Amino acid sequence: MTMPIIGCIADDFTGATDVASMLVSAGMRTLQTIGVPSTALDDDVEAVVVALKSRTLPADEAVAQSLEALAWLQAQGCEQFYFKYCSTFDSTPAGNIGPVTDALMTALDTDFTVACPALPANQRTVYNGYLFAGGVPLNESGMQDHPLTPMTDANLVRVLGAQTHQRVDLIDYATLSEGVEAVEARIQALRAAGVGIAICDAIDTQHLHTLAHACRHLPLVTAGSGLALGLPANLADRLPAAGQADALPAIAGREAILSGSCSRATLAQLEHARDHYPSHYLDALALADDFEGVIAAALALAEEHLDRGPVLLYASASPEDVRRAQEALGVAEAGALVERAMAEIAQSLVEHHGVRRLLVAGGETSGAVVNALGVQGLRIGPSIDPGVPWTTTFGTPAPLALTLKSGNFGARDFMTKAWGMLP
Ligand SMILES: Nc1ncnc2c1ncn2[C@@H]1O[C@H](COP(=O)(O)OP(=O)(O)OP(=O)(O)O)[C@@H](O)[C@H]1O
Ligand SMILES: O=C(O)[C@@H](O)C(=O)CO
Repeated sequence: MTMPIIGCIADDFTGATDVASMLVSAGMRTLQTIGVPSTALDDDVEAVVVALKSRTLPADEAVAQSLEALAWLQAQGCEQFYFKYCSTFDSTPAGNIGPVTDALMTALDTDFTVACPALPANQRTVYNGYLFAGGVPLNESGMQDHPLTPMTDANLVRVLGAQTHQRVDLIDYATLSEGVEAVEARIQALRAAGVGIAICDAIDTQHLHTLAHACRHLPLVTAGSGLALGLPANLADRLPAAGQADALPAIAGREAILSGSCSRATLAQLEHARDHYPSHYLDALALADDFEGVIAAALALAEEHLDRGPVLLYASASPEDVRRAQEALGVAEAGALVERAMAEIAQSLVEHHGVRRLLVAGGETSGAVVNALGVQGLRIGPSIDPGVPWTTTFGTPAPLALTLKSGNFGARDFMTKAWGMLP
C-alpha cells in the first residue's frame, strides 16, 4: 500500500475539501476524513486531510482535537504536516490559529513554521503582512460582519501575535520575489533571532510555489489552501501519472442545494440560482417559533419540484437580517438553530426524497450536514471553481455526490454550473 506523505489538519469541513482539491489538482491522490478515524487508512493515497470542526471551538478543545488528528496522521506514515485554516484567517483573539499552531509545534518538536493564508486564485493576497480579500483589506471585505469570527484587523503579524506564545515576524513579498534561496536565508535569520512563526506574503501563485519549495524540510506548515498547490512539486518522483488523481464514480439521483452561508459571494450566487431553480427561504426567527413546521414546508416545496431538477433551500440572509436574528436569539443560538435545520433537511432529502447529489454552502453549515448524513470521508474529484471540488462520500448507506462550498468561494454561477461538471 502507498503510504500518505502529506497529512493535513483542517479546522473546518469546506476548508478541508479546499486544501484537498489543491493537492489533487497538483497531482496527489487525496482522501478527506470527517473527524479523526478510529481505524487505519486502507486506500492508496499520497495525502490525507482530517477535517475537524474546530475553528470556533474553545481553544483547549481545538488543541486537543488537532493533537489527536496529528497522532493519527503520524500513525498512517505522513511525513510533513499542514495545518489548514481559512484564507480569511478566521479566528478571534482567543484563537484558534495561534493555540493550535503552538501545540502542533510542540508535538512535532519544531521551533519554526510559516503562516500564509494567501490564495491569489480567490483574491486572497498578503502584502507586507496585511491580508486582502477581493482586493480590499480584510476588515473592509465583509469579513468584519462574519456571524462567528468577525475580522476587524488586516495586519496578520498583529492578529496572530495576539494568539500565540511564539514571536511572530514577516517574510515579505520582496524576499519571496527573489526566490527560494532568499526565502531560506530569511527563514534561517528569523530562526536565529528567536522568531517562531513567519507570516508570509504572497501576491501571486508563484510566491506560493517559491514558499512551498523553501518549506520542503519543515515538519509543519500552516496556511490557507494556496500553499498546497506548491507542495506536490517537492515530491514529484513519488506521485502517480498525471491525470489520475481526480477520478470519481458517476452517481445518479435527485439534486438539491442547501445554504446557511451569509457571505457576500454566497448571497450573489443565491441571487443567480433563484432565477433558475425553485427556492425556499428558511427564516431563523420562524425556525425559533415553529422549527418542525418550517422544515415541513421546505421539504414539501422540495418534493413538489425535485423531479424537474435542483431545488434550493436557504437560510442565508443579509447582515441586517442576521443581526436581527442574533439580537433576538443570541449569536451562537441563532447559528446553531439554522445549522440544526439544515442538518435535518439534508437527512430527510437523502433518506426520504431520493437526493443523491447535494451542494452545501458554508463551512459551519457543511459540518452540520455532513455529520447528520453520517459521512465518514470523501474522495476528492475535479474542482467546480478554485477550492471547491465535487467529492463522493463513504460511510453513508450509499455514496452521495457532495460539494461543500466555502462561503466566500465560487463564481456567481457556481450553483448552476456545478451540476454539469459531475461525471
Ligand atoms: N438567517 C440567519 N440568521 C442567523 N444566523 C444564520 C442565518 N443564516 C445562517 N446563519 C448561521 O451563520 C453561520 C454561517 O456560517 P457558515 O460557516 O455556514 O458560512 P460562511 O461563514 O459563509 O462559510 P465559511 O465558513 O465557509 O466561510 C452558520 O452558523 C449559520 O447557521
Ligand atoms: O480557506 C478558505 O477560505 C476556505 O477553505 C475556508 O476555510 C472557508 O471556511
